[in-house]
Amino acid sequence: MTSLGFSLSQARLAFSGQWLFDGLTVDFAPGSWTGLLGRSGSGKSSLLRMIAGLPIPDTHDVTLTTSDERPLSGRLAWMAQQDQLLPWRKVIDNVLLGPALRDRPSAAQYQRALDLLGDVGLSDKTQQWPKTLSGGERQRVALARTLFEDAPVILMDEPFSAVDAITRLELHELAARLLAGRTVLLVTHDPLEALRLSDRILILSGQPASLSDVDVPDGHPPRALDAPDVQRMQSHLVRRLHTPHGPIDGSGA
Ligand SMILES: Nc1ncnc2c1ncn2[C@@H]1O[C@H](COP(=O)(O)OP(=O)(O)OP(=O)(O)O)[C@@H](O)[C@H]1O
Repeated sequence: MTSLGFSLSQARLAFSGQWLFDGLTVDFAPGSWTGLLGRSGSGKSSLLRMIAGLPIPDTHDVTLTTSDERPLSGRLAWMAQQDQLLPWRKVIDNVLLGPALRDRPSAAQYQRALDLLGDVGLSDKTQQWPKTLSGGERQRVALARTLFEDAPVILMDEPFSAVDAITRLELHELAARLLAGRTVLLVTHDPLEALRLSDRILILSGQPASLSDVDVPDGHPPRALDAPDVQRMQSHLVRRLHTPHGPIDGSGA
């Protein structure tokens, strides 16, 4: 799969005449992970919806361009906080949802879904109903379904926030490995998650909000939990989120 970069320019959004942001411009490098943080209500999910072309019931506008100059539409996948598994479809049939909506899945697609469920460690659960799985297992199914779509761009809206801390760390490792090479925009409230997984971290803050870069630790994601840089920058990032216009040098001082 060829990596795809994309840019958004002049993104603006208002609800009831109040500008959440106006004039956001940012590039997402091909194959990179960008962590997007910001206080609750700053507009992160709305920005993701705009990139995905999902309906927004008020004033909004964005210009999207891609590194191959073809439309982004149809080449992105979405992973949300809720796994959005259909309870009346077995695990394997949830992974096959995309092709099933388009046509009857082929034998090759069925095999691919099985392989992906193997990749996420669920070979023994393919014929189970979603309600029989744990939250972490359900998110693994959602990850397999996302992978099935084979999209070069993945939008993630707090995908790991509903699971316990240890399961979340495991899902980080899994997602980083299986989504390598894709361009990922990850909305998260968890500074540690952003620091472990991101090549770049952006904070959305202010009114109207703007985007600012913060430093990321050295080394390739997924970074070790106990890497000194990760720990040091975590406290800095929490402070930075708390005082959005504070220093952004990442020194952690
Ligand atoms: N459909 C809507 N109608 C009216 N206001 C909306 C709508 N969707 C979002 N908003 C408002 O826009 C603001 C930004 O919402 P959004 O969900 O994008 O923020 P967020 O940064 O993702 O928040 P959180 O971190 O809590 O998920 C909020 O104040 C929200 O109430």
